[in-house]
Amino acid sequence: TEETDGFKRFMRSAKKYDLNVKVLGLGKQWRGGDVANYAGGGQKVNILRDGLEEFKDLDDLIVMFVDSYDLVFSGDKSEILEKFAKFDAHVVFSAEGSCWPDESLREKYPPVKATEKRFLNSGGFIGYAKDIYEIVSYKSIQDNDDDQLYYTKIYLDESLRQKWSIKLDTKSEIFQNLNGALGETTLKFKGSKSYMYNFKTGSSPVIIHGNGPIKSEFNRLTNYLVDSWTVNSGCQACEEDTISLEGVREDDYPTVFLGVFVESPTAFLREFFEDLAALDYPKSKIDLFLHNSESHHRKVVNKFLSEYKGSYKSQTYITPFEDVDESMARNRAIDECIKKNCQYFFSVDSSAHLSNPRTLIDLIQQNRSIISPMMTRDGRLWSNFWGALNKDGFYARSEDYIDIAERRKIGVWVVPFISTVYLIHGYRLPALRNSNTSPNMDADMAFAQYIRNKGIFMYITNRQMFGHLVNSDNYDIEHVTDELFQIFDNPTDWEKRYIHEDYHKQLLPDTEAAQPCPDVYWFPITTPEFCQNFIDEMENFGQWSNGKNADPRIAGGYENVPTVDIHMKQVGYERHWLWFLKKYVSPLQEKVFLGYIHDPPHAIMNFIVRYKPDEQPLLRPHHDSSTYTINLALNTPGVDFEGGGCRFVRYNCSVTSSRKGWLLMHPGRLTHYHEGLRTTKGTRYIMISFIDP
Ligand SMILES: O=C(O)CCC(=O)C(=O)O
Ligand SMILES: [Fe+2]
Repeated sequence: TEETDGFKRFMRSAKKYDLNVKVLGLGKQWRGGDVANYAGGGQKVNILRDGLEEFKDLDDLIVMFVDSYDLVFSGDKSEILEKFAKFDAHVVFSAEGSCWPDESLREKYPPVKATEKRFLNSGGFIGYAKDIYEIVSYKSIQDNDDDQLYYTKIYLDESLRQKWSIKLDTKSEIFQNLNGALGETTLKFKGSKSYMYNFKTGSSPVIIHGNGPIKSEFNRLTNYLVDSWTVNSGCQACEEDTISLEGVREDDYPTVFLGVFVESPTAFLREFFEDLAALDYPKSKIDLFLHNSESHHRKVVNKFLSEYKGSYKSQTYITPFEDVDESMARNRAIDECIKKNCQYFFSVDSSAHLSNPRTLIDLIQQNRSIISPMMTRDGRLWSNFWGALNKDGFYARSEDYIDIAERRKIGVWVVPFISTVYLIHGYRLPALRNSNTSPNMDADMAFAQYIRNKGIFMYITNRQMFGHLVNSDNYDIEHVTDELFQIFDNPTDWEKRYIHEDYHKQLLPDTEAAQPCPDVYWFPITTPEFCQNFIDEMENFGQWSNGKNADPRIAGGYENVPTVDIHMKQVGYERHWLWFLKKYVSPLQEKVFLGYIHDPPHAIMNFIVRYKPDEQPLLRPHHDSSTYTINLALNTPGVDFEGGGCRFVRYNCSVTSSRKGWLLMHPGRLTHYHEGLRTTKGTRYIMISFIDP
């Protein structure tokens, strides 16, 4: 009765196999009951009777009747007719393994072999128009009676069975009902063709029916069936039914209602907004709606809002101080979008970094009901879609989940759950009011379930790299800059924010490292922001040592060459720093001190040193207890302080014009006797590691 996504999928398959379909019931009021959960569907018999009226006297016309929402064709007319002929029957009904809706009729069915299906399913049958017309006219049936029971009773009446020469397709030659049979079927590919194979009966059925409570699994299979995707040809359905914004004037771009949701503490939120603002789409066509429920994030949010004030078509901000929870905010966004008559609703959560600026345009052009750009967490399989559901409606891993998440299979996939970022056609929204609310369920779970129940398809596309998801599982908001501590969970974001843009160049074979003094190497490694965040973190902690020899923080309690410093252990950064040494410092070392490979590098002494004229201004000549030492400048001579620098006595060579974010690397013992020169004004900060003591 409705033009659902399932119906469109069905029609696509009919077109693919060049079958002429007469659609019955479209636009009618459905009075057949809730057939997903209860018996019903009698209306289908009535509709079919009316539809067959004009053919009732044709005894050489073969017709096939099939459901559509949960069914696709997988073969053409000649294949269907050939198979039908082999039955030597006038009417063939599809069969399944369970006896529904009246279990008590079980034993009335003729027995079948163990590999076959014994019971009638009314979702598909084929036969001569005259016989079928007589069957559907045999008795009257109420719209909300059960159609399957109607046909079952006819079939189980031996005289009627013979009269109309009715057989069941017990070996799934033509019809494959999948409920209870998923385990005996598999997808097969042959060049650019896909089909289903039943290895229990050895058949390749041409009508595939996702009957019963296996809709998600059926949807998954139809990502491949009807030649939608094959191993050899990849995604053949991807370019179908798309639209193009190519050549469209910006003024004529569709209107997008952008709902942004900051619902929990989120790492790298600043970068999230940078990506959002950089989307390749005219802001004059975007209504911005932002809900922030974290007062912790209000500064970053406000900065984004004020920076783009007046740029978006409109700006709505629901602050953390308003009494609006996540579900309410999400529902409200949908309502606002409807009110504005938006053409698209684009929902983006703060963990979705849309680093591909084409994302929004790509999604619009893909032209699906609800579509989400696939994203995963940095180097993880965690993504914003599920490939399958378990019995309770929670996450289950589908057979193809990893291939899709890792983009080994590329395409546009119908899936049972999407979250975090998605685009919805505006005309779909009225059906989705209050879709984010369900008792005892998170908003995203409620939303996906609601859509599934509506029979609307959710697609995930991995045709492009769209960006990634930030992982905020271990995001503590107790530091001055919490991102500093995110080197493990969000390595890509961390690197982008904190590793010097010229760092990677240093590793190229043709790049020669700067050498300001003999065997003292000089590398850009961290950004100025890292240096500033690091200093701020330490100053906030504030427990600088007194620069005396007695030092309870170290084994033995005595420091020969003491500095005013803070150890990484004291600020909970030891693990992070050691990883930094392994990941970023070791490769540099291996380049300049050839043949010395210690993986992972070892370091017990990792500390930030503070020099001030009236505190500790200098450090007398000494050796370090290290194989090599790194000395990272955290601020700038001539700007933040006067004097300072490091002098290597043996070579009478000093590095005084140190560069913020650049480190010095030098041997620790024997050759590189060195001293810290006097800081005469301001404060000098350096970060030191004694590596491989
Ligand atoms: O001040 C400098 O640059 C040298 C620091 C140093 O040698 C040390 O902390 O061991
Ligand atoms: Fe030193």
